[in-house]
Amino acid sequence: MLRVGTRGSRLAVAQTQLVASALTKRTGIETEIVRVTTHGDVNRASLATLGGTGVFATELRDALRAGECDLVVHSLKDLPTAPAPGLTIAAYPRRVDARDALCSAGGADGPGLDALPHGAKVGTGSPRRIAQLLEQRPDLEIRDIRGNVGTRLAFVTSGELDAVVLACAGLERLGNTEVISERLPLDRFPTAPGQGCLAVEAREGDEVPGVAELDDLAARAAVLAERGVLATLEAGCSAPVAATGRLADGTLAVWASVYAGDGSRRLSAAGTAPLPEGAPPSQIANELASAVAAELLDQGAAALLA
Ligand SMILES: NCc1[nH]cc(CCC(=O)O)c1CC(=O)O
Repeated sequence: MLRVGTRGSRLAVAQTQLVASALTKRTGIETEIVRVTTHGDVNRASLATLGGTGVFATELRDALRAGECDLVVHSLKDLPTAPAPGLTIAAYPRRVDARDALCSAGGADGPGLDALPHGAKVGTGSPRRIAQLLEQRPDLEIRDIRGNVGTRLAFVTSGELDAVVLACAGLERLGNTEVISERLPLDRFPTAPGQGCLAVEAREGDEVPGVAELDDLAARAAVLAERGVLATLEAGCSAPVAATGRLADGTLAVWASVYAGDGSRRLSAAGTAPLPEGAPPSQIANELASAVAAELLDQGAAALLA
């Protein structure tokens, strides 16, 4: 029996179930989902006072260290870049669509970003998404919304907002893609580092059966580069920083942007590095990330992030 820890939100449980059933399929070992109730889930209003964005991860990690479970599954996007002593990311499973989704009234038949009426009200609490939206559509009225996926979508169905922006990945894992009006293109809407990717974390030194086989090289290389940019910039996961990586044909590419909060300025840098077959990706990804981040800092990223 493998116990797989997760936050209690519907999305977190859904994505943990996907990992657990993949493990069972590979190994025949039964799995049990352990819901770790985090303070962040109990009291969202005080998220900032609880220590900000790392709060969910910290409590899951404590449960893993305490032996309450054998693995935990995180949304990589929400995981701080600082390493967790005694723990290791044992697998970055195959990534789903990393793009952001504009969800407007009418769902799949609803207007995309360019077709929203002048001054339309769009909900998101992400500084990156706010800056990206305003860069393309300075006329939009951005509303700060919080809460889980269902809560955010309800702002659109109730008519309170014209649209919300969510990650395609979460909607896919919830089986809810019919609410997507437009998948925002990665060239103008590079993603949060790690978006669309899960992280399966284990205690260092533990050999949990089947987990290593869940690791996907393309996902691992891309997210290490994306998160390397974030780490080098010393920016947190709520900073207006976007980084998108891709491994294709033996070449690892990453492109990244840092935004002024109101979308009036954007710094961008990109790079590629060959990733020879069989080479471990971490060093190459880190060097590529450092070079891209250095270019952003040369352009004045620190001032935008201050
Ligand atoms: N911050 C919340 C969060 N963390 C991960 C996802 C989506 C799933 C993913 O990126 O893997 C979401 C919701 C959203 O941004 O729509």
